[in-house]
Amino acid sequence: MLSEILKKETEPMIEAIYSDAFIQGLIRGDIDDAAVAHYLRADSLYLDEFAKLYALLMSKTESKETVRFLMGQMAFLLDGESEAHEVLAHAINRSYEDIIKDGEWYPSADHYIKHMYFNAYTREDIAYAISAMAPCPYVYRRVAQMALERHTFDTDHPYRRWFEFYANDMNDTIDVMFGIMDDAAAHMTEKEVGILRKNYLESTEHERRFFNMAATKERWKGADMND
Ligand SMILES: Cc1ncc(CO)c(N)n1
Repeated sequence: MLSEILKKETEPMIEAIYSDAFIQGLIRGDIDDAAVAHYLRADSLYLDEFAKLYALLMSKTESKETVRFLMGQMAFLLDGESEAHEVLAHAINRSYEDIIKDGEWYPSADHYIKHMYFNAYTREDIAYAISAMAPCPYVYRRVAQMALERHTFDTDHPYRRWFEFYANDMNDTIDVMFGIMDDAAAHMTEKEVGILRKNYLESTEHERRFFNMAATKERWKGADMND
């Protein structure tokens, strides 16, 4: 099955994400507060766009079951995931609303978001957009599993609940997204399946760039673009 192949193929990429500065900083608990704030500013906007992508895909599918899934995911995004963000805001002792009020699509986030929109707008079958969106929950669950398997977090560890959230709350999303991809791949040509695979691999790389964007507090370089 395509999703099983992709899980195996991306495992080394996820190990690299796990070993990069942002996740290691969360595990040690000594990550730079400004990097966490940068991540939250970018991620709050990213999740807003993820919710809009679900709405876009809802308008493109004939399947009532898929519409139901997409609606549920929008609700989860708009309410549920903020718990993970609140953990990070609390850890750096700042109000979440205050942190995210002046966010923007920093370069790596911008590229990732547009990769998903490109597939949603230019492809009829929603499986193409889903293949670009599926690494989002999968990478986070896998990174969180690795951290919880390899480390014992004290109850008062500032980021323990962030890892626990992503290790436990992504299963339904992942199962449905992989189901949509695998069902579509079963009726596609080799070339079309290759596009699903490339979308998925690129988004896994986008996940790595997104964390590194936060760790480096990446901004647009144009002089008049940071005012
Ligand atoms: C960039 C990004 N990828 C994945 C997740 C998990 O939902 C997230 N919150 N942000």
